[in-house]
Amino acid sequence: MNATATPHRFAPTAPLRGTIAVPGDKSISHRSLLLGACAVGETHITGLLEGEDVLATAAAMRAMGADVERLGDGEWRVNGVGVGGLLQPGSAIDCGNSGTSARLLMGLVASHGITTSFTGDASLSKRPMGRVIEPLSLMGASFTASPGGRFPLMLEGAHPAVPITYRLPVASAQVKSAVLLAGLNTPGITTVIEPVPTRDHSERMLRGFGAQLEVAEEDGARVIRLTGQTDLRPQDITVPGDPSSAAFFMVAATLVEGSDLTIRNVGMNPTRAGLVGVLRAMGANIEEVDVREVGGEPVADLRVRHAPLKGIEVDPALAPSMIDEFPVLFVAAALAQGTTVTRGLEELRVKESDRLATMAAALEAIGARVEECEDGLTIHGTGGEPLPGGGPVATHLDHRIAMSMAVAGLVSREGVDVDDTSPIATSFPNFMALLDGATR
Ligand SMILES: O=C(O)C1=C[C@@H](OP(=O)(O)O)[C@@H](O)[C@H](O)C1
Ligand SMILES: C=C(OP(=O)(O)O)C(=O)O
Repeated sequence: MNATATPHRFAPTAPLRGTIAVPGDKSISHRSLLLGACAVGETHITGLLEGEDVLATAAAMRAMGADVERLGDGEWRVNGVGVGGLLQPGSAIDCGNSGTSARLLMGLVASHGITTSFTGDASLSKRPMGRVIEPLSLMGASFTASPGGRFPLMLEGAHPAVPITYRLPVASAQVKSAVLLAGLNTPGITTVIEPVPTRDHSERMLRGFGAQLEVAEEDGARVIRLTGQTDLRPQDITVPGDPSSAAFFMVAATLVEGSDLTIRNVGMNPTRAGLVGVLRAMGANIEEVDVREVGGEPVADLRVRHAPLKGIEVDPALAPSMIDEFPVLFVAAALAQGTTVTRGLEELRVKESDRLATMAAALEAIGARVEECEDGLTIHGTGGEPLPGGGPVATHLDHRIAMSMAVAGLVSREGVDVDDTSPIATSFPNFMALLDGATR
C-alpha cells in the first residue's frame, strides 16, 4: 500500500439522479499539451483534465522549454517551441503514475538532441517500456533502462533521427503515438502499421495541428504515414468528457435501482466507445442524446437508467475500444444474471496494476464468484442480488481499481472498504464529489 494511503468505505446509496459532467478526456488532454508545445504560437485549451497524470505531462513540457500556463478551471495556454525546438530539461522527467506521459514523452524526446532520465512511481516502474524502446532505438535513440526494460531509465535522443516503418506488435495507442511523435522531428516519412485499430486521437489531433499525416487501409491494417519536420499550427482545443471516467457512472446508474442519470458531453469516438455497446448487449438502458461533434471528436449526452443485466461473452475484438473500462465491466458482470466471459485481455496485466489479478482478488474478497485465466475473467453474476461486501480490497496504486470497487460498494450489502483512494486523483480528481452529488 501507498505510504499516504487514503482508505474509504463505499456503502450502498440512494439512486443516482440528475445531471453530471465528467472531467476532460485524459488521452486528449495529454496530447493537447504535447502538440501545443510542438507548435509555434499560442494553443488555447478548454476542458483539460487536471489530473495528476496530465499535470506530469504539463510539467515535462515546461521543463523542456514550452510556456504552459493555467488560466482557470480546465483552461490552459501553451506557447510552443516548434517542431524540433525542445530543450534539455534540468532534471529527470518524473511521469508519476502515468504510462501515457512516459511513453509519449519518450517518443518526443527520442528525436531531439536531449539526454535525460525518466522516472515514475512504484506502479509505473513495473510497467514494460521495451515496447517503445524497441522502435525508438530503431530510429536512433539509445536507452539505459532498469532490468526488464523498465523505469527509471536514461534516454539519449537521436538528432537527426531515422524514419522507420514499424508494425505494432501489440495493440497500443501509446506505442503508436510514441513513434508518431518521434516522427515529427525526423526527416522523411515515418510509417506505423496498425493491424488492430487503437484509439486514434493522435492521428486526429496531428492532422488538426496541420501535420502531414495520411491514413490508409492496406491488407486489412491501418497504415499511418507522417512526414516529419513540417511546422505545426497552434490550435483552439475543446476537450470532450472522458468516456473512461463516465464508465463508472454508467455502470453505477445501471446497477443501482431507481437511478436515472444524465452524463453530459461524453466522448463517443468509436475507438473508445466499446463499453456502451457491451453494456447495452447485457441489457443496459443507455440513451445517446444530442449527438454532436466537439473539436473533431463525436460527443453525446448519455442518459442512463437502472436496468437488470444478463451475462454475455464479450468479443475479444472489442478490447482495444474499452481497454480501460474492463475493471468496471467486471463489477457489472458480478451483478448480472448468468455468466460473463472475457478473453483476449492480456494487456490488462501491464496497466497500473495487473488488472485481471487485482480485480479477481478484489471481487472475490467481497463475495463475487470469479475465475481467472491467462487472458481474461469469467464472472458468475448474482442476478441483481447485492454482493456481500467487505474488504479492505487492495488497489495497488491503480485508480481504475479504486473507482470500480467504489461502484461495487454501492451495490453491496455491507459496503466495500477500498484500501487507498488517493490514486483516483491521477485521472478523476472530483470522482468522490460527483458520486456524492449524484447519490444525494
Ligand atoms: O494512448 C493513450 O492515451 C492510452 C492508451 C491505452 O494504453 P495502451 O497504449 O498501453 O493500450 C490506455 O490504456 C491508456 O489509458 C491511455
Ligand atoms: C492505463 C491507464 O493509463 P496510463 O497507461 O496512462 O497509466 C489508465 O488510465 O487506465
